Amino acid sequence: MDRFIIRGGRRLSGEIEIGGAKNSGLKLMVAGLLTSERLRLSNVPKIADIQTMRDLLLRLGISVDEVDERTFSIGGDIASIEAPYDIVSKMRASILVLGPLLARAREAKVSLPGGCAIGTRPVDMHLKGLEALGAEIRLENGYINARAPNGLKGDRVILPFASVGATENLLMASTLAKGRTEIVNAAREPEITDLVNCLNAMGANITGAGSGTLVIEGVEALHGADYAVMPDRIECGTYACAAAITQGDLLLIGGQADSLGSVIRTLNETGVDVTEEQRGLRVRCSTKLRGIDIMTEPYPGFPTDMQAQFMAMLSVAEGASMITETIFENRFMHVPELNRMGARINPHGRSAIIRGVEKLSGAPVMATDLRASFSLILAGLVAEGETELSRIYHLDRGYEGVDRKLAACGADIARVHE
Ligand SMILES: CC(=O)N[C@H]1[C@@H](OP(=O)(O)OP(=O)(O)OC[C@H]2O[C@@H](n3ccc(=O)[nH]c3=O)[C@H](O)[C@@H]2O)O[C@H](CO)[C@@H](O)[C@@H]1O
Ligand SMILES: C=C(OP(=O)(O)O)C(=O)O
Repeated sequence: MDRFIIRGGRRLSGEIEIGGAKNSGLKLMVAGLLTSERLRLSNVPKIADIQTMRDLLLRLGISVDEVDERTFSIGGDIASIEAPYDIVSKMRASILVLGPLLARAREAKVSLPGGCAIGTRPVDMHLKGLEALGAEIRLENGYINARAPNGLKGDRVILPFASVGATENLLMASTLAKGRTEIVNAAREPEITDLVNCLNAMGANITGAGSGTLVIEGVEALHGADYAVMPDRIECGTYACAAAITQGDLLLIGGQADSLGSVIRTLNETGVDVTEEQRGLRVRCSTKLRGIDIMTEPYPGFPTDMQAQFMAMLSVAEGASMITETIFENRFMHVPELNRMGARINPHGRSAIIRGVEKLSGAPVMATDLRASFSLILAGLVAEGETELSRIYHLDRGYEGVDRKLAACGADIARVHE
């Protein structure tokens, strides 16, 4: 298993290229299941999750041809309706093939994803929503067996919580349903707008993206399209934290302020300067960070996927901070690891009090999930001495070239292969 060795204490300065969004690219690939024509996706990030999604589509009989390093041409006829346990257990986003398989093949067998390090993550809203569209669903031997022999029918679905995944599954399924579907309390994340734009480019008829109510008029068939994956707002926010914690100055090429409103406001509150330039976002910090309170919320609130990175930053800020996590019930796995590096963080239920310390010290630490891993890198970048981060396969799921990007801006970080 690969590890990172980080020697802290270097100020970062330079430029970092922001890639295509993991949480959009994965869903856009799945949208390729909805047509027999080719969906050509560009700006696809080179990360392990995208490779896993490619493996899953291949198992379903769909071809995913590499046009160039970051462009896939996806298409073909569905040859299997089964998303097997060995792939779904690797990556939860695999559940998103359920809706499209039902819509196009009228049948699906998808392994139940189960929980993960950050929470139990049930899929009840996905299933209830698809049942409302006429699917018959049975849970057997760890699998979701779903059928819609006469096709799906549009209806009004009210989500009890604005779940990103449930919104996406229902959205894709309803593009080919008979009649009109309304998804009320739909998630408003920018990645959903990206999916809507791609589906509309494929011939779907969807309105209301970003508003909380999506209206889908079902069509007979979708066709091929060319579409570019949006830039990764979480990768961009993560490197903004790297600039902030090292008192650095980074230009994040391709970063967009409009999808990062709450993150930028929060950075400003801690004393970090963020400005939009022609090529991206410049993030600069020249004062000691200030402690603040943060609560994670669905978009446009502060994203849970940035919570761990801000916790690392606030652990060296002046004064006390409080972070409240409202989206996942167990997303503080980084706390004991940060504390091993000298942070003073006290979690209690859904909240954690962070008392800023003067300095952190390098230590061997372990990555537990994708964003938690990066919070430990951030801590390592400012810690005195050496930090050895193990289990970085979590990080490889969603960040491309972390060591290359950070080292090019002055960080002392190396990947050790074993
Ligand atoms: C691949 C991807 O895009 N992942 C993102 C997606 O995950 P994901 O789509 O899994 O997140 P959801 O918005 O669905 O989940 C939010 C909360 O709702 C709960 N829930 C969800 C569905 C359901 O049927 N029942 C239920 O109880 C979950 O357990 C969780 O506590 O959105 C999350 C919230 O912004 C992000 O942190 C993830 O990075
Ligand atoms: C939680 C995340 O991803 P996933 O939903 O794929 O676990 C994430 O991107 O931070």
